Amino acid sequence: MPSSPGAAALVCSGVTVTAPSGSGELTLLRDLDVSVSERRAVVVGLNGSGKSTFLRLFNGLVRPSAGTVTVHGTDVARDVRAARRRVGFVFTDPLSQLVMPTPVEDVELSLRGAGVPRGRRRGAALEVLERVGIAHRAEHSIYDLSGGERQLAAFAAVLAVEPDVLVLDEPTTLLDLRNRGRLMELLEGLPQQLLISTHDLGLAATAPRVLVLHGGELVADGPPRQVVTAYQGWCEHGFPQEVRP
Ligand SMILES: Nc1ncnc2c1ncn2[C@@H]1O[C@H](COP(=O)(O)OP(=O)(O)OP(=O)(O)O)[C@@H](O)[C@H]1O
Repeated sequence: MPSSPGAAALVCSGVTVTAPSGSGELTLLRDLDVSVSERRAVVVGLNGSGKSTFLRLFNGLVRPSAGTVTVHGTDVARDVRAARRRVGFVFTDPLSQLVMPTPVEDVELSLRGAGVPRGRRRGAALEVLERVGIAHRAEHSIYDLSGGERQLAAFAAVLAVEPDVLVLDEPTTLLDLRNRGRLMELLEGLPQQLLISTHDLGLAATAPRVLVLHGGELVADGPPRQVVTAYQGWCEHGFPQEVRP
């Protein structure tokens, strides 16, 4: 499908997300208006600030109660399958994503879903596992892998199908310094648009744009030099914004 002008963006317009809570409802995201066209953007925020909820809007795992979400021109609510073909989503917890007994089989399953012929799947799967640095664990049980190895395997399974956009929820959480460095280098070289949530401010500093969520609201948005420094101060001394309950 040809892209419309300016369509290479992840856009939330007037997005509010609520969830039932007891007899009332909880607001998880409030009045978000944001358009991300940068090749790399990072979302930071305290635990429970709404980062995962925000990321999940872009593959339709979270539905807004108000507003619209579009991915490169595709309205996620109208055509969630098309949105999911464009957006590869890597979860924080790899076990919620890996479904096959071994990494190579999991990547092969992704390739099958993308229509890659059977005879080409194993070679392509091993190649992508090599790229993320866990080819040596390709045929081991997922349950024998370390947390970091599982995180890389889950990433490989998403990367293998070459989506236009990669949404990564806390991708360095389980990684040692060597694998963190390797992953950051790999991310740097990818042609895809990347939207990443993280508590890793070193990773945040590598993106041209950083968004800060607090209490489900966007409270800062800009280049990392300004935003990361402000965020660190707020974490220490308190956020300036009075967030509504
Ligand atoms: N379906 C739901 N029902 C009720 N509350 C929810 C639901 N999903 C998320 N929440 C709450 O919304 C808030 C935001 O959750 P979210 O997972 O987006 O935070 P986060 O910024 O990703 O946090 P963390 O850094 O801890 O991963 C949390 O308080 C969470 O408990």
